[in-house]
Amino acid sequence: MPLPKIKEVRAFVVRGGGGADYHDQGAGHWIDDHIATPMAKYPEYRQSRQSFGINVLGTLVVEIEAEDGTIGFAVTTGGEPACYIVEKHLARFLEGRDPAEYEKIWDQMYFSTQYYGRKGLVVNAISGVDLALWDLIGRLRQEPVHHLLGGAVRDELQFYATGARPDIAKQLGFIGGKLPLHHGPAEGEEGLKKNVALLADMRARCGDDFWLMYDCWMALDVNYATRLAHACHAHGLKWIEEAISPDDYWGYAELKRNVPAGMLVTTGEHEATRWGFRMLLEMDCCDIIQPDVGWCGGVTELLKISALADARGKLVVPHGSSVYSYHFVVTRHNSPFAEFLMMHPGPTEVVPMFAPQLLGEPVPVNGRIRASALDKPGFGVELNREIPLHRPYTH
Ligand SMILES: C[C@H](O)[C@H](O)[C@@H](O)[C@@H](O)C(=O)O
Ligand SMILES: [Mg+2]
Repeated sequence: MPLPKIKEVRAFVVRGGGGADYHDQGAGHWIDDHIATPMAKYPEYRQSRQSFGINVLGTLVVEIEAEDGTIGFAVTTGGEPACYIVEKHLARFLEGRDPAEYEKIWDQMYFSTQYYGRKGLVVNAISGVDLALWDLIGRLRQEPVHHLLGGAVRDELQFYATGARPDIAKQLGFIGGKLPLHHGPAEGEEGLKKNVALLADMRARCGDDFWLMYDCWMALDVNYATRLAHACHAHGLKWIEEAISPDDYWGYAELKRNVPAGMLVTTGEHEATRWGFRMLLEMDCCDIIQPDVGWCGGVTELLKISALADARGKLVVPHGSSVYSYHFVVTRHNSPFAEFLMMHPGPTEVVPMFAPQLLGEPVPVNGRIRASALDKPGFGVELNREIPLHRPYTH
């Protein structure tokens, strides 16, 4: 049965907390506390990622309203510049069309912007529209997105936690903890020793069987990453994540050859589209790819990326993006666990990732979420309309 046609696409920016590092976070939050970055070679930008503008864009909310008044929506990053792209460029490919034409809509959004897009902000904006479209389709069909993607392949999602306190994550029932790396090459041997010492301390607190990983947020070079990997091997580092620039496919291939046997190399949260991930996969850059569904092209593109990875026997463990990744992960055999970003400032408690923007966001209990908790139409969450939503452009 044909679905009601799309009446209007709207894009809003939201300032303030909620979301992760690219959204605004208050002072004293672990996610902005001396984390190693490619900007850390400049001492003035070392202590805080907000100092060099990590949160400058802010949150993007896309709403797509159908002719019967049903509204699908999604929350990601991209802020005001993404609002411009959505309203002034992408909306034309949706309005008046059947929402079920998501393949054609994606293709037109991508190829019409290819001359100034392909990655980054533009694909981020496309992702927001695509997620809102899947939410709308689910609401119109009264089905959760995971049904539309083929249905759950397991009864529950199992999570590792990203945050500064893996020891607390263990007590909270997570299967592992991913620490932010604090010191990059500019902080020399002393910084390297501090990185290893923190891991050793967490290993002592967490015991031998708990997964511990390091997230390097693109901060290192191959040499430093190789030395870090070898020094951390004795403390059971399970994987080294996003160690170098996302453009350095050759460096990742070298790092993967260099790390100790058994240690995994992971990356991809800043990669986009099937073409970007094809490079990572064909050049044998990593063991696990970590697309962010709000940045890589949305669910429509993630399905293609995942199929490429599956054919090569690689896992897809999306960057933490709450319900937007959960509905995908639960449907894929090659996504056996998921990331939960600990957005509590400590982080000593499990709190929803997108509070206050989303209402009804499921969170892990004892490190798990039942698949049945996702059984609501669309992505199963509501937009909190009490927060200030600013629509900077119309069309
Ligand atoms: C902890 C990392 O620096 C990032 O803040 C985080 O968003 C990301 O890289 C992750 O993998 O969760
Ligand atoms: Mg990461």
